[in-house]
Amino acid sequence: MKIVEMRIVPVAIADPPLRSAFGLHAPYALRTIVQLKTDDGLTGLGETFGGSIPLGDLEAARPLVLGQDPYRLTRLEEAIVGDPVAARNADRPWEGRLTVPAQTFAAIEVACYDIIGKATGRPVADLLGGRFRDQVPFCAYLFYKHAGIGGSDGLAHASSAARERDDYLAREALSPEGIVRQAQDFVRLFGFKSIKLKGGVLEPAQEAATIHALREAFGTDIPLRLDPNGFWSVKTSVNVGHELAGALEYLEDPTSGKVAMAEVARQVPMPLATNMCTTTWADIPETVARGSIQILLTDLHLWGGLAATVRLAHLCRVFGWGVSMHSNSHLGISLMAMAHVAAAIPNLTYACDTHYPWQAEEVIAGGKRQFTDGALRIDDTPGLGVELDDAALEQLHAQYLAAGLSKRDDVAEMQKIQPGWSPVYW
Ligand SMILES: O=C([O-])C(=O)C[C@H](O)[C@@H](O)C(=O)[O-]
Ligand SMILES: [Mg+2]
Repeated sequence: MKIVEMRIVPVAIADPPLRSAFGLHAPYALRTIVQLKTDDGLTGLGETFGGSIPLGDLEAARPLVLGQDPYRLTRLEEAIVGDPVAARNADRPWEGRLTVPAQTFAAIEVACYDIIGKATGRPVADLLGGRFRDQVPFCAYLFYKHAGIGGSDGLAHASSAARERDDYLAREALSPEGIVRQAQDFVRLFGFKSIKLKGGVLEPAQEAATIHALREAFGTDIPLRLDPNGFWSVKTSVNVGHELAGALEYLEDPTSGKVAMAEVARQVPMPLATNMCTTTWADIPETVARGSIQILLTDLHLWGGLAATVRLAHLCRVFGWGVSMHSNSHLGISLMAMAHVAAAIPNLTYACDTHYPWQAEEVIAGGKRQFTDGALRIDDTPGLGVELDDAALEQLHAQYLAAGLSKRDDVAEMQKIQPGWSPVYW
């Protein structure tokens, strides 16, 4: 079998005004859709980060992909990524052309697995060692947010579309009460059984108060996590860690870097998790040596694909780390890729993150996938189990062209509503 066509389509999806320590989400989140076609007439789908860098990298990888056998993924990975630890300085054919080789390969690898699944009649999870679970648990991913639903309605608090709805997607949530209400919607609508709060937005004491309010509202049945994206000092992290003793299943990236994380890890009562201080294979030896974390958030888009994520989860087991999963704003192709790999990881110790409920738009046929009891079911459908809705793809591509965004810039978005704003380190 040979790959004979590679289509790379940038899209923009409506994204509500969500806050993080980095600033404010733009009215549109950017993604890139990859479609590979084979000489057997099969099509495989992949999805990755959006904007000009992934687009340029995928374009640069095209000659390495066309004509290749989608089963021969090791060869393709060697061609695109090479040795992931040495690759940083290695003299490789793509040197200077690919900014993020592992991310580039990941999008292509997912599409190849989709093809292989369709060719063999097996779901992708069964190609990754086999389904360990049929139901993949996801968590409610809460954000402090402004009123508004994103897209062409942007931050228009009074837009008719935003006014018509009174749910988590439209409502403001900038207080403990607002977040509890948002959480109640998530739990009622999707059945999630654990909750993550994106922090680093309000004063740390207010974020701790929000966690206490969630604990009050949901009791101890629903585990909680807090993630200020590394924007707290060691001192603040330790103080908040003590304040929230017994209230969190883990504290995610309270502070920045392996050294500071290790200092915090030694002093707080809960385990620390990261998707920031350890993001490449080359980061692992130092993370282990310092004892910076107890839980790693995997991310197939970042770490080099589905098979790499299975390898990473195995490594977590070797080092005694728990396994969780990171997310960014995404569509249904990524959702299913995340679910398939999570289904094949026996030591998935925590429900996966997902931004999916925040994106009202979809690119897959049949519309948005539904969570049941907070989980996605992996059935016997071959491949990822999703097909493109061609009209939706065209519309989201037209939206990309109209939005005029080439990268995510949360600081610039924040400055539109608060001139002069810059990130705050607490
Ligand atoms: O766990 C995380 O750090 C994230 O999910 C990163 C994301 O970029 C999140 O902060 C966001 O969407 O603003
Ligand atoms: Mg995080």
